[in-house]
Amino acid sequence: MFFRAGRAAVSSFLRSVLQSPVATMSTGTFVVSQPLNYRGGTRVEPADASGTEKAFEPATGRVIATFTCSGEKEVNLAVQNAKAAFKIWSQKSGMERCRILLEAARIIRERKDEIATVECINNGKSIFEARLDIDTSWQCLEYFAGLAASMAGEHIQLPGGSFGYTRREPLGVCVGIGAWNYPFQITSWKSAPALACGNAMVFKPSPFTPVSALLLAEIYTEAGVPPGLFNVVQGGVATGQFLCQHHDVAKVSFTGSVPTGMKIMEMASKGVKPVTLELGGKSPLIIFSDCDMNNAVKGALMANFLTQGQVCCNGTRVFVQKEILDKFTEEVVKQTQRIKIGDPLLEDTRMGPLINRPHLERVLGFVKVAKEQGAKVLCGGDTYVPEDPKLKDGYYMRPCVLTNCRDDMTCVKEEIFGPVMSILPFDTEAEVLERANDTTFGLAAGVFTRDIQRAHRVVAELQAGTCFINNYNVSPVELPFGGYKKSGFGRENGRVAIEYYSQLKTVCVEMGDVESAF
Ligand SMILES: NC(=O)C1=CN([C@@H]2O[C@H](COP(=O)(O)OP(=O)(O)OC[C@H]3O[C@@H](n4cnc5c(N)ncnc54)[C@H](O)[C@@H]3O)[C@@H](O)[C@H]2O)C=CC1
Ligand SMILES: NCCCC(=O)O
Repeated sequence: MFFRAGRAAVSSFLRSVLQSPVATMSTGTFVVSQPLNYRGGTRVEPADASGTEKAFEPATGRVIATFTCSGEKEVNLAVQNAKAAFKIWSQKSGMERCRILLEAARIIRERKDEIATVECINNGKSIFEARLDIDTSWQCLEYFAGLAASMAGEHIQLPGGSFGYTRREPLGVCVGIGAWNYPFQITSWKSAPALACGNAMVFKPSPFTPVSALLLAEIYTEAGVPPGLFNVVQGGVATGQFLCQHHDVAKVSFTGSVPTGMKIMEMASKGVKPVTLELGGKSPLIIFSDCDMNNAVKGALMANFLTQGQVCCNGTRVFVQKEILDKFTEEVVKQTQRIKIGDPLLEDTRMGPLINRPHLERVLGFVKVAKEQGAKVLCGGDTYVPEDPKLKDGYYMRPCVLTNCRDDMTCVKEEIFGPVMSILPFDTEAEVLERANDTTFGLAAGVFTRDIQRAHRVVAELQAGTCFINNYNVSPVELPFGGYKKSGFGRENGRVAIEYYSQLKTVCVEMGDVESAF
């Protein structure tokens, strides 16, 4: 899974925005001056505005782009473009759509380093991780390309030679609204199944990470989708609202926080539009005393510190059985302290900066409250200033391990969305299950044990949409991903995602005469 791509080809988009070739690019050099909206197969300035936003390079605190948020007119133009392209795309056979999506996947693979570099600069995650995100993106396109060709209805025999059949049909213009933590991956995970099913899409990235969705838009065009099939509108709340309320939008797929998810559901309900909601979490990771200690420690780090802890499915409530608490804690702290923090573009960095200053302060605030409520900081939880002077205004913090935690503490109840792990001791399986499920969230959960019966018994009881046994935070695109409870509904990835981007038509065929009741 962890492999390094060769030197990437540089797209026309990057050629125009980069001051140096991507292969030699360093932190502190990237500036975007091109329009960041994409409509009708090309980059455009929005037709009207709903304010402006600045995007930052979290590693340095530099502004990399100032852009116009799309107003109602621009949103309408994007939707109308999508509607026109839908007419062409939805008439293509599954095999034709498959071929184009496979070509897009190939281009992503070819440009992996270039895309990962942009993602790393705009989001702050390490280049090592960004490359993995790009892998799960092209894999998603490949996966749904395969399904496009095999999508089918069924034939049902009825009495007297009559019969019925079902057709799996696209929905129309789908809207994707994304969060900032996996910008390119989220764009791919929403658009690939949507396009595979024959839909068009208008995508709105988070205003914090506006750049990489444009790369995907360009790639789709280069691969051969009709102009207007995949459009990008930039903006924040207002732009998102225009999209959700638009009468020509058939579906909204949203990734973000619970409060925003609730608002989106409310807006969509006015038009009786289906929604997919991928929301927040506060997931439990349960470490039993019979675990493989090495793997459990690695799993706990994977569950807490990828992307600076800004991962919705993170297992931040780490329940450890008392017999191994001291040994586990000692090893987790040792390995956490070894995580290399710094310039995300350097090959050996494993933790970059958080997304922005307010978010960094919010996360540090959670650590402060945890201390006030009686938690003990075993490592980290404070700001970090890398030696390189160009990084002095970046948003870095040291990854934090908290102990002496109780279930009623704020750090254990609320989603922190930063590199903060809370360790909670437990005695029995029944006790830990009750505590693990005592949350309004239900996105993910994990269990480490060598006892195979216990592993399956425990995951069967966990109230979470995605459960990991003896691993954490791996994202194979063949597996459905999504939440229980307030973590949302609908699924991304896996075969089932098709059902969230299509509708079933039943056709009833009479082969005899009408037997009328009148
Ligand atoms: N379940 C999942 O797959 C994931 C969930 N998340 C969750 O997302 C949150 C962090 O992401 P943020 O970007 O801060 O979330 P957010 O909810 O503030 O924003 C997400 C997106 O919604 C847009 N938006 C905000 N208000 C809107 C409105 N009223 N109408 C329409 N669009 C609106 C934003 O501009 C952004 O594009 C965390 O809670 C995290 O757990 C993040 C990634 C994945
Ligand atoms: N690859 C992890 C997906 C979870 C998230 O978007 O936060």
